[in-house]
Amino acid sequence: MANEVIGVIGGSGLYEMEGMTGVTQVTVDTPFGRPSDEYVIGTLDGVQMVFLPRHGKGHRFTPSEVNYRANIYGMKKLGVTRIISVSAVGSLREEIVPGHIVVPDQFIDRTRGFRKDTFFGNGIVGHVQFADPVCGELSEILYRSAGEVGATVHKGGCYICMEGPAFSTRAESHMYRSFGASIIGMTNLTEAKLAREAEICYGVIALSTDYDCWHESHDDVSVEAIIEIIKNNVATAKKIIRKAVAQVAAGRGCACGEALKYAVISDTSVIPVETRENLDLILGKYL
Ligand SMILES: CSC[C@H]1O[C@H](OP(=O)(O)O)[C@H](O)[C@@H]1O
Ligand SMILES: Nc1ncnc2[nH]cnc12
Repeated sequence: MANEVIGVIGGSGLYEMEGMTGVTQVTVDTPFGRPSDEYVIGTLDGVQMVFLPRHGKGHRFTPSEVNYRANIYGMKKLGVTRIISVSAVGSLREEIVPGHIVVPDQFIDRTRGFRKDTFFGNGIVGHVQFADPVCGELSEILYRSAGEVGATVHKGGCYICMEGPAFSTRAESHMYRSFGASIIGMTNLTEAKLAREAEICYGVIALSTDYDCWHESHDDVSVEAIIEIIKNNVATAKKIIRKAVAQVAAGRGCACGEALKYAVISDTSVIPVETRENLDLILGKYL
């Protein structure tokens, strides 16, 4: 049985992952700068795990400031092949009640270019396929596991990734609903793109915390309300991970591990030496 190393990126309210044994903390250097924090390495029910709090311990980085490239590169360097992201999201649909879980399968990009969301550039150009932005196999396991631990879980849905850090205006919130989107957050799309480029599976456990500001009979979103819901529901996310981990680690039958196979368009003879070195971990096998 193949044994994948599983990464967990904890979002708002999830800054540590209890239950891991043989835990060590490691600082990882990357060509893209410093990750959000030290990585916590250990095992969970016999599966090798790597945990990173997305915003750093103490929640120090805004969604625009998070160094997503370093975070994903660090996961790759530690041997991670599948990432489970845990995130707080606003609900854009009546039926996605605060406290429910969503396992999204699509994204719409409303970021504004402040964050680096590709490993390409500096003399090498590549375009990965991104029509299906999350790993279907991993997402299916997360969805089933959520049901098994008793959570109310929604299969699929479109996550609007906004820049933030201010929440949306009411007009924007209504516009996103008119797009048919299901949930809104500020982080996951950037990670999904970089994970795809790093050939790492990416799946999301999104915890609905609020109705953003479109719902006439609910208060407008606030950090206070989000924290309250997260406090009561973060244990569910941890149970889902625990339930999912053995299956997630049992080898991958998806195509995520070959995402770069036909992505590079640059003539490899013109790639600058430094760029080649920086991307060796991710792209070396194709160059
Ligand atoms: C604390 S409210 C807004 C904040 O929460 C979400 O973070 P994450 O995706 O890391 O759970 C959202 O994306 C914003 O960053
Ligand atoms: N309403 C909202 N908008 C953006 N990010 C969020 N994270 C949690 N709730 C959110």
